[in-house]
Amino acid sequence: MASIISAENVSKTFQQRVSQPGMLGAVRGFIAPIKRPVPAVDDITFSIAAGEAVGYLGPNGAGKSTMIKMLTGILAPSAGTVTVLGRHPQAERVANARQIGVVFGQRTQLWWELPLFESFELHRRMYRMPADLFARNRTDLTEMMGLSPFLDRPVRHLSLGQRMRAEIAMALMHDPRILFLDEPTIGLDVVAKDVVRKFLSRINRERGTTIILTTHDLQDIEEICPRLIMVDEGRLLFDGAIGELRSRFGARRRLTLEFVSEPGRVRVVGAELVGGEGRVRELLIADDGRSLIELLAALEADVDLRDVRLHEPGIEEIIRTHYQARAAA
Ligand SMILES: Nc1ncnc2c1ncn2[C@@H]1O[C@H](COP(=O)(O)OP(=O)(O)OP(=O)(O)O)[C@@H](O)[C@H]1O
Repeated sequence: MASIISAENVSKTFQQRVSQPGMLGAVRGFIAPIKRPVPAVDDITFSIAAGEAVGYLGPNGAGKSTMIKMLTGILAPSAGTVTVLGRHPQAERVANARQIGVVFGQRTQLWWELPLFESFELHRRMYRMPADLFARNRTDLTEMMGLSPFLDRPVRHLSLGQRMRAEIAMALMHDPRILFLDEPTIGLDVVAKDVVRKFLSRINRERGTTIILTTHDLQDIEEICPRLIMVDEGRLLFDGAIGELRSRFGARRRLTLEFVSEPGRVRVVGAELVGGEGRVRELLIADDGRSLIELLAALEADVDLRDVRLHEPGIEEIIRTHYQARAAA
């Protein structure tokens, strides 16, 4: 499929001021500031096809927002090339803005003091939307997001969850082909997160809107995005299907066997015994696709089983293990 977003060897380096100690240091820093380069994005390459939903994930400071800002035209790369729908987003910022929708979880694009419907109306004017398209989208999006009861309320009176639904509805009002979301579920409660996730999946499925979202919340990715791009310290760590993560990062399934009595020697072909005491034994299983029944068929023990549990590591656990291993290295 043709790519509609591409980043080719993209880097972004910021010059950050180094604070100098003491009163004299503060004065010196004011007159002749010392700066150090911070590589926020470091030589990243990927491409995204129309209709994909991609999660962009990484710890604090990994460079997620910086990448979204380059894709939406707010920042220019220091090196490399960003292309969105065949354009350079910063050089052609207005044309780019017409084709994309942007939601920043931590910053509102709605008019704080005005009733919600006025923000929608201002958006229509800004994007010079035809009246029929606006009427249709306003009705559809208001209904899909359950916004009817709040249309007359000033935005500052909306709850965070209501506001986020309104932000997303407004970002989609002009029928963008791509929706960028920077932490769309940050601060939301479980119910509000669920509404936002279901809505984004639906928009991606039914309208074919391409979605790129940054998040810390792995459940966002598990529920919305079949593809995951993982970054850390500005660099690309992983780009692929969520299912590939497990084999890529060597995360293994854990089999817990409970026997009717102390089992003595226990062996499962292709599994490593890693612990357990008394009647319980813990084994790590290679990522070889064997089912629980196949694993039990490979069990060698003199004592009968009482209970069995097979634990599949979720992506959160896989990634945490990876970051812990990296921090310890
Ligand atoms: N305008 C700026 N000036 C200087 N440094 C910046 C600027 N914006 C970001 N940085 C630095 O670039 C790095 C990446 O920041 P960025 O906001 O892209 O990370 P992030 O992955 O979005 O983090 P978070 O999850 O905390 O929002 C950080 O070290 C940050 O301090």
